[in-house]
Amino acid sequence: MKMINQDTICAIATAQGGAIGIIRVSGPKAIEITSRIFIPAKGKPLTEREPYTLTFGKICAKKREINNTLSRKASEISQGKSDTSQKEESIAPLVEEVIDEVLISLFRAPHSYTGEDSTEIMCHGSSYILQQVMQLLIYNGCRAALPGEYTQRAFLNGKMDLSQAEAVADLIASSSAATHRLAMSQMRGGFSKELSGLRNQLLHFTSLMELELDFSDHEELEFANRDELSSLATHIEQVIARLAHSFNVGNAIKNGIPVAIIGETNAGKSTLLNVLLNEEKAIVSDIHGTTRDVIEDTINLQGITFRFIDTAGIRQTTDTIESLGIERTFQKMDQAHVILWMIDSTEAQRRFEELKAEVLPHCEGKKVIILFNKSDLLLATQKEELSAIFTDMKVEKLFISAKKRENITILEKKLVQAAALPEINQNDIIITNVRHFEALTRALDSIHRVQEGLQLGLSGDLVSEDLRQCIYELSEIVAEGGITSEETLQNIFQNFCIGK
Ligand SMILES: Nc1nc2c(c(=O)[nH]1)N(C=O)[C@@H](CNc1ccc(C(=O)N[C@@H](CCC(=O)O)C(=O)O)cc1)CN2
Ligand SMILES: Nc1nc2c(ncn2[C@@H]2O[C@H](COP(=O)(O)OP(=O)(O)OP(=O)(O)O)[C@@H](O)[C@H]2O)c(=O)[nH]1
Repeated sequence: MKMINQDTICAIATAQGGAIGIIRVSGPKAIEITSRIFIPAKGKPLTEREPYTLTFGKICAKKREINNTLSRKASEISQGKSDTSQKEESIAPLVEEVIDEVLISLFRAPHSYTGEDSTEIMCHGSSYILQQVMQLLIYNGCRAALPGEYTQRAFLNGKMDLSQAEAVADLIASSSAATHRLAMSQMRGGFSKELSGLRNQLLHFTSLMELELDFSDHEELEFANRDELSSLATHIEQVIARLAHSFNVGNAIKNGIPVAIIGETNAGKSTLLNVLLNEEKAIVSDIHGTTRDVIEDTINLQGITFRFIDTAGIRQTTDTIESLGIERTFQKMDQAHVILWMIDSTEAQRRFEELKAEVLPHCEGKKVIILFNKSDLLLATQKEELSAIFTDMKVEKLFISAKKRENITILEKKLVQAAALPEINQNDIIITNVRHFEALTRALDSIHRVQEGLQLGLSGDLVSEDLRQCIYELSEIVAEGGITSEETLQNIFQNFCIGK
């Protein structure tokens, strides 16, 4: 364990603006340091209290003493003659100032979120008060926590594995029922259990194969039954493939179902995006080719997040920047699950066959909705004519007016239907994390090589190498307490908020 964990850390754990603010303190001296700045209303000092209790009292600063001492310390440090043995006794008189009346909760190691001694100071939510309490704690020996440091400690102290720690961040960020459910299930360890199960089975086999190596002068000796190993590898491959595949759904839930809005220039794509997002995000103009790059944003419809992608209008162009944009339009279409194909109703027949040839190849396997926009400019008979022309296109069609907000609610309903995300049950295990997806993809590669190796009758040491690789990849995901590289940990925890 690194020395850094010997520090006692503190942080404001609540957002600004609430009535109550909470400061979390964790580490070996958490209770002692908190006790130094706290006077209970009655009864024993904090240090003598039972865990899982709340104590009412006041946070006091010895005001003048601290100000003097702090400025003296600061000037000493700047002059390079800081002497910590010199105590505040030399400064007088002591004036006690009540910073706030608070409640303090107490946890004793290992029974806390971090697994360390911890306290939580619940004060009034003024940022001045919170800052004063933080200063007092730091003056008395705490260090301000880094982002994610509490959860990192929980991980290092074996309270959770890495995938659970990552789920904590997802849980805090969750903004819909679906993202919440996924994060919750991951935090509660369903995913970890499944992976650890697989990993243990693989470990069992590698150890048998490695045992064979110890007896390599007896060539015929096989502790690890090849048929059993082969069927285990097949099973594991299926499980890993299923998990990796679930990323498709998981990613759509977490980051939004990608919906590309495509069509010719000036069809009204940006207008529609603004209407759907209820804001002026994309530039609307009657100049063709206004949207040259791709704009993305998300909305929540009936608990489903959609990620809208406004694309550059498709047309023949000699402008290099614009043709790059159009190329990206096709790329974005390929990533999308749903395609909203916008057609300017007043010009629908113009160039349509050409467009079809360009667009249709990118629509395969996707939900496509054709939107006849600017329908406010059409007569009823013209609508009928249009519908007739497009009858051979076996996709959903809808007349809308983006500008007049006509039929937008129906479009939203159609989007929800098109989302067609599978119902997620409590016990379903779905990957939402790119890091996990990548590790699983690599694990899948190595388990393929194991199967190949077995089929080719390769020697135990070669097969065992690929088995080890697969185990390593699975371990990277759950990574119980400390076997993960410093870099991976840094990447994960630095994205947390402070106080978590
Ligand atoms: N005030 C407050 N609210 C909070 C947290 C917190 O730390 N403080 N949490 C944190 O982010 C979450 C709750 N998480 C927690 C997880 C474990 C323990 C804990 O004391 N665990 C002990 C006892 C378990 C038991 O009794 O079964 C343990 O693990 O040994 C506390 C909080 C959400 N709400
Ligand atoms: N009458 C009418 N005009 C519309 C409607 N929707 C969009 N427009 C107008 O059509 C013009 C083009 O709209 P945009 O949203 O910029 O079109 P776009 O498809 O994003 O165009 P590019 O950026 O060139 O690809 C603007 O003048 C809009 O006001 C509609 O439903 N009815």
